[in-house]
Amino acid sequence: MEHKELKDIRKRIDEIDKKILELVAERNRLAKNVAEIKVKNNIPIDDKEREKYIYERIKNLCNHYNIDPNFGLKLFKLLIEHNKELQRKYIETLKK
Ligand SMILES: C=C(O[C@@H]1C=C(C(=O)O)C=C[C@H]1O)C(=O)O
Repeated sequence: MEHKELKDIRKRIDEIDKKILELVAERNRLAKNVAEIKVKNNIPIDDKEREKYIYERIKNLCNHYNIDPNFGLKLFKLLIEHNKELQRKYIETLKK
């Protein structure tokens, strides 16, 4: 039996999921730009100070939006580690 209300909520969730991935894709695309600057200027991929700033900011934003900070930190650790992997892979392509 179709649940109209549930169907409508799921439609909204689907729309949000798409927007999240659009933003993740944009964040990932910027990894290439960052990698190019780092290669040109001999800057390491890993920037722990920058990551520390991001994690602190995410904790504050999670509190503002009533999101479990532990979840937020896990999410951004995934994003950051993936971003660095994208940078490493991109830099490898430059060496070929
Ligand atoms: C994108 C950068 O490179 C790395 C990835 C980061 C990220 O995904 O936000 C942050 C710091 C760096 O470890 C950067 O230096 O800004």
